[in-house]
Amino acid sequence: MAPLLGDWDGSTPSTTPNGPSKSVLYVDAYDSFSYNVVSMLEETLGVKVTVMTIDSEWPDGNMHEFLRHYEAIVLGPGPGNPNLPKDVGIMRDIWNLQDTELLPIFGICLGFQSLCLHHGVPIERLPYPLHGQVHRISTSSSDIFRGLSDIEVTLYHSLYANLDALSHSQVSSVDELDFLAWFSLEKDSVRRKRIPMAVRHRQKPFWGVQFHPESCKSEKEACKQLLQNWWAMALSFNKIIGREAYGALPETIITPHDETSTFPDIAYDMLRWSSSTSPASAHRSLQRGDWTAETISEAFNKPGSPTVVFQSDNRFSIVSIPSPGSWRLEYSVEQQKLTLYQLSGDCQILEKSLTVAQLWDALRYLMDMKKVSSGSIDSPFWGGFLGYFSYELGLSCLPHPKESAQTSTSSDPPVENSSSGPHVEDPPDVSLLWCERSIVVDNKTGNVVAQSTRASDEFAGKWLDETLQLLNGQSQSVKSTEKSDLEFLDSILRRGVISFPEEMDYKERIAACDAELEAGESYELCLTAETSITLPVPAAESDRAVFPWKLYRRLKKYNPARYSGFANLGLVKIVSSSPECFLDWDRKSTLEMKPMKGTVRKTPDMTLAQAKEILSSTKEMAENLMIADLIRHDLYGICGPGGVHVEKLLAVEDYGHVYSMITHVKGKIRPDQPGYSVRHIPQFKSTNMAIHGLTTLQRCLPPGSMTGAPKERSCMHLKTIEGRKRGIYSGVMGYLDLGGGGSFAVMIRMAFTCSTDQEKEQIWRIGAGGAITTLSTPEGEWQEMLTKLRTVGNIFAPFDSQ
Ligand SMILES: C=C(O[C@@H]1C=C(C(=O)O)C=C[C@H]1O)C(=O)O
Ligand SMILES: NC(=O)CC[C@H](N)C(=O)O
Repeated sequence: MAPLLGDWDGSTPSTTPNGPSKSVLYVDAYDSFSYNVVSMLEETLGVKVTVMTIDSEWPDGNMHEFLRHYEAIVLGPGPGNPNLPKDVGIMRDIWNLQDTELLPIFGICLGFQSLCLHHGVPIERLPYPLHGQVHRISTSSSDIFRGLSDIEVTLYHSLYANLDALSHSQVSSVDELDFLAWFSLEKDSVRRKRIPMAVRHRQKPFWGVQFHPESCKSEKEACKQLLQNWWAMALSFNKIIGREAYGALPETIITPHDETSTFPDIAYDMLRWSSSTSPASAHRSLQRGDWTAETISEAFNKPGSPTVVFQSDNRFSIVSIPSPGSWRLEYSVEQQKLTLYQLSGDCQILEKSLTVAQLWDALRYLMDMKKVSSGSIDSPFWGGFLGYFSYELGLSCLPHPKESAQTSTSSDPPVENSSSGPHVEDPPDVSLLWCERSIVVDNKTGNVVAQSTRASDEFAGKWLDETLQLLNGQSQSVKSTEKSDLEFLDSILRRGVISFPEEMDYKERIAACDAELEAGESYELCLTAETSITLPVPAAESDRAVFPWKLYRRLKKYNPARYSGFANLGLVKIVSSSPECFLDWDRKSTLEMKPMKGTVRKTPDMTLAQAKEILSSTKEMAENLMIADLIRHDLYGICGPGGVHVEKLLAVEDYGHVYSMITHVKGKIRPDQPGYSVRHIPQFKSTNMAIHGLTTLQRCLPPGSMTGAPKERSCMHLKTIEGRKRGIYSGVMGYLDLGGGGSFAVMIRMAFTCSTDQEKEQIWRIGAGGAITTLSTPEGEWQEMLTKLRTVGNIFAPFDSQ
């Protein structure tokens, strides 16, 4: 049969001086790489893309009419299996278009598999999954591969189009397909298997690729060429049949999730409670002398009082200082309740029912209304919030927050949801302290800035002068207290009862993760387990109050870390030695994310060079690459095409007790060019970076390095496999600066407690884990979890037992 398709006729420019003239529909299967594809399409082809999620309804129930708006469709990658209708959703409708309704289609990975399946090719499991692996594939050098022979691409699949499994009856429909690229998979030391990597339909304008052209490790220029080749053929098809698209609808994203929420009244109460916060931050500077952030906190914060100390990227330590205008907030996802606590005067408490979306709206409103426009140029924080967001808060921000984990197609039974440790109280999901006064130490220059947004603090002889005077004196930290601190801590720790994760149990959970990876449900799962330490509560009130702080000081000494922190917020105490940046943003336009993945324990014989060698294995590189691509997607969702840049990819660095692999991705906020996940948020037009920072948190939590990819599906499975709430572990801690900036660390290598039973015992919880990929070994992962656990767990061992 003569092909209907035209041949390459040179590329037709799609962008006019007035912007993109052509439009493409992208069908999003809730993958964590979707916005990488969309951005690549917009950047490479100069087209306008509409994103439609697989569970959407066709507008007006009329697919054909709707598709007339578009030049072509791209079917994206995603978790799951194309044999399951729910995993491909509306992709299935598209294959049933009548011949007169045809338009060009390009499937990527899941989209490719869906195309093959519809034409009779069984989609089955690979002998072993290929997630995050970079391989050379051979091509036909024709059609979409014109000018491209072998290319190196990233693979993210565990299923494949098995041409060998075709029955006789299927062969004729498969005849309509022409396979254009192959990967030779090693089955064992002698046998190899050819896996189809690209396809085109002989009569219809359908193409597909099994690999991920948008991955940052796929050959960039070759993949751009591939898309351009496809686009030229797609336009040529439309021209030949005289098909003219109407142009995209105004909606840029079509999804069943309605995010509209009414503005919460409590935002006005928050504003009222912040009335003493002025739009200027007055400040005084001095050189730190003997002072450290810790001794400053001891001098200004009474033991047990609401306090946060947070160090950002090894550079700035921010210490909250109480003021008559201090208040704090707590939010519970389960109860959908916000509680405000005034910390001085008549100590009012206000409670309000609030959805998670309303909470973000309230925070954005307050940060915008209380914007501070001047302050010390040497300080990244002028006033605002210090505190944390939990992992479960992050889960509640995902598109399907209520859905519980679905069982996979795998035959393995889900792991029993047993929690062997003691019963623990859930901490609030958000806890933030409103700070008008703070002291910031620049650990690099030694500069100390005392600052306040309370207008009266600047008057002669008032708080700023008093503070300067105090700081100009000697630091009160005296070395001789170290010994008594040690004895004090040990007297409590000696009576501690530790509950470790069970090795067998952890390894069973690893097997459960493997089953999901093999089923195509996830590409990587960050499995974690909890260790808890039950400690007696000191009898004296003063000892009770000071214990968490002294524990923090011990941790800070034992495991100094770039993003360490301490928080005492209501019942919650946090001691953190986090090495990992989740999100930092400045006051102008830059967002930065630095996911870590790949960890090697530091021992006397482990050098950085050796660690680099270990971490350059396919397993470790794949682990990090998957998260690097996920973070790019998260940031493209905010910053849009052209707005994201990978600064560092898979770099190995020294982090004290471990070597880690890190990737550094930067994004630029351009209010006139928002990314897909924020286009409908009206505040996105704002020039206030505090708004963009909050929106980025809302869209990008929980941290991808703690979930795996694709994020949402992986979280659902982890919920079943882990069978517990992670709480503050895997969440983020940091500050929201009224000047516009912000900095948040991933909550790892930390311990927290939320004990209501203050009189009897305190239960400290430490999470630890690691990314499970198809190349993981149960023993290796168990050891990796223990390595991470030790970085903080060791401070709970009495010193005399070490
Ligand atoms: C899960 C933890 O760490 C995460 C997992 C890492 C890994 O798999 O190598 C590295 C850093 C973190 O993103 C932990 O510390 O508990
Ligand atoms: N990246 C993808 O689209 C993966 C498709 C499918 N879930 C697989 O694992 O094979």
